[in-house]
Amino acid sequence: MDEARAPAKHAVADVLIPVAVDQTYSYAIPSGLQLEPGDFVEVPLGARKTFGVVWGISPAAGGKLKSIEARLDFPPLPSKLREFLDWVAAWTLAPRGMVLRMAAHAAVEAGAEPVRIGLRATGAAPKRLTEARRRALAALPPDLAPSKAELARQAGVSPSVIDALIDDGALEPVALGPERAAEIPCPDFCRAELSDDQAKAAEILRAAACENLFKPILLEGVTGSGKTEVYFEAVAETLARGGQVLILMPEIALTSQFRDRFAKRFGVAPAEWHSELTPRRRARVWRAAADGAAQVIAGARSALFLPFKTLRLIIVDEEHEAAYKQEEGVIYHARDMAVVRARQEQCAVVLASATPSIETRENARQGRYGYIRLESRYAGRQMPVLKAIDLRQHGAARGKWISPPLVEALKRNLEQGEQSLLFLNRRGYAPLTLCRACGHKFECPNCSASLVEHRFRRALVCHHCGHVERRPDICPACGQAETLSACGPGVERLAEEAAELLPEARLLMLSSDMPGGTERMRAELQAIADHKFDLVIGTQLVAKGHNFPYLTLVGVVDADIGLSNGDPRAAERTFQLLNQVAGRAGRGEKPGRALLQTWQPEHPVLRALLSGDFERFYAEETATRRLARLPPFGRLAGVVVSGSDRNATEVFARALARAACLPAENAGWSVAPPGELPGEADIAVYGPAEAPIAMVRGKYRFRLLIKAPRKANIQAFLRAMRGRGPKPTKDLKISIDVDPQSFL
Ligand SMILES: Nc1ncnc2c1ncn2[C@@H]1O[C@H](COP(=O)(O)OP(=O)(O)OP(=O)(O)O)[C@@H](O)[C@H]1O
Ligand SMILES: [Zn+2]
Repeated sequence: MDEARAPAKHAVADVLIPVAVDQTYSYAIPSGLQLEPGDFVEVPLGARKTFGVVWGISPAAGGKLKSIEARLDFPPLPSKLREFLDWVAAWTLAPRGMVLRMAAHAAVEAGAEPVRIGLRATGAAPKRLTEARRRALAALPPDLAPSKAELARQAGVSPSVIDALIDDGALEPVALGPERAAEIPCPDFCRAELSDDQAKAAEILRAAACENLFKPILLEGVTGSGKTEVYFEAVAETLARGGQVLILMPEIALTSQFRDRFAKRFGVAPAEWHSELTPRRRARVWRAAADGAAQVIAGARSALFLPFKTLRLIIVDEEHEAAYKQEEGVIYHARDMAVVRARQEQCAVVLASATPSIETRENARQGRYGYIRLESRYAGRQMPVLKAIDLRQHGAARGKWISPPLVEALKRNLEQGEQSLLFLNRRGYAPLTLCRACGHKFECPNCSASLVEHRFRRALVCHHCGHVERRPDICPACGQAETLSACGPGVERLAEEAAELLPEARLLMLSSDMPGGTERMRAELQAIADHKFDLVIGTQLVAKGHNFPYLTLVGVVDADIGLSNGDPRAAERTFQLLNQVAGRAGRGEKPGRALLQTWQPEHPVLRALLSGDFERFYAEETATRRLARLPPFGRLAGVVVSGSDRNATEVFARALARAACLPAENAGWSVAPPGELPGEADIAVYGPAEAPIAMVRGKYRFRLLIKAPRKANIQAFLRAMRGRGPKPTKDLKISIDVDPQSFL
């Protein structure tokens, strides 16, 4: 610890509390209590008590302060983590208390670890030895102390037999430590034979992991090139040196394949961190990160805020994934923050992807990040062949979505005993339901969005707020029967069509909204890998990261779906997603191919995918961004004002925009006057405009878009705007999103 010991008497602790407030609160430290920055404490807050973390300690300044109630028995937050939390709050403009909450809540929420009691033999003989008692004593393992229930189960006796043995003095209870949160991985458990390219890449990563210096590296490798095997070598090196590793993954709850591969390489599964863990389990992993017992943690984005003792390596797998952006509460991008955390910890960070984001690519090109490429698939396997099906010439029949050439290909693949995947990134049966008689559309009462029909659940569902209603038999507007019509396809409808076309195929539809949750999906993904299905129909859930060795044909039902949504990253996203999906094909013995149904095969994204000329795509897309001064060549921030009264919300948003445009003295930035073309160094404020999804959960939404030059301090600008604009109320809220990924 580099911080000085706190003076014992009458000092003041500045405590950060996990609520939506930026400042610390000052509390008197009662005499006799030793505190240091990072310590967890219990403090009074209004009428209640809460936990907080000591952020600083200063000499007493007079005045009456409330006292700290107690020091809590949790490992203190390390100083580097506290600095990181401050940094994240400053960058995202989120209140520091909320950022602390992400880092500390798990430690506290589960309450104290229950004391576990085990039993061991005292050596004394029981007064009476019945057959059941003999069995119980014989079942007692020599070096473990099982619980009463465990022992009773193992011996096949009732718990009262065990009680009797305790009363007799033959067994005695002993207190056990908490359950282990993590197994110890072995760096040399089973090394993979690496190809030459892989070995070269692994060597660079290993070297970086040894340096104890901030070192970001982009590991770009085509789908199936074995990026995982390669970064495992850096993990092994870090383990051998006693460091901890964090592996971030976009869909950790679904990656049982990853867990198995890790176990094959290192002998045990990694500790996991995601939202589906129980609070108790989370608390244990949290503690194990803090005391170093968890050497490798594989987790979702929030694992970034764990209190690692000696973090030496961070891996961000599928670094381009939009799932790394948290869109609620503290709005942050876990990939970007991972790089920041690595800088704070002075360690290596590996960003792995087959289709890196433009931002990361550009950082690599400019030499800010190291850059490694794997150009081919492992073991000489071929990349899938991509072909377009031009829907202008080969459209599907009316009310159908699978074109004749795709039908043909699916049939042939089935005959050959091979597995196919139909990909459509749309959940449910149909995205729109309307009345053919009167034109009535079913819309969400809380959001400006159509209700999506989910035929399986017999419901109309809003994908924005979760509103559910029964699909009626008669039109609520005109009262006619049998006039309601499903428009457009979702995966459920596609599955129906596929089942008609290929009645003999073993068919699986996979979608995140089916009953059974994660457990079921894990099992189904495994069943696909084991070739228990001939045809899989799914959303992006099946498209990413999985290894399906029997899959040889991917049919993309609507390759154009993401191209026209007005998002500046639309082209990049579509390119990444389609490449990922196609990359599921041909990973086993047999070569694979992907057929992309499209209305615009000449679109640059499709051209790049079909020709395999990724360099050209990156070059063109990067040039477009540079010209438009979009990220990474400029900065963006989205500001959403929401409220339950449309007019009041708009008025508020206008006032906020005016405040943003006020000239500021010595601020270090200049704002383009409203309505005028921004100059080279100006920050521009666009809007307010009604958001594309104008209402969500009953709140009207207006958006401002702030566009700033790369060098501008956009945070300072946003802070000034917030400081000078109208103040939010209980109803009218401002949400700031620095570097937005979503423009809805
Ligand atoms: N050196 C190796 N030895 C044995 N198997 C390997 C090796 N390298 C890769 N593989 C196998 O090749 C397959 C693809 O590897 P991996 O999943 O790591 O690729 P990837 O680059 O992460 O692909 P994607 O980007 O599509 O997720 C896996 O089944 C993996 O086990
Ligand atoms: Zn809704």
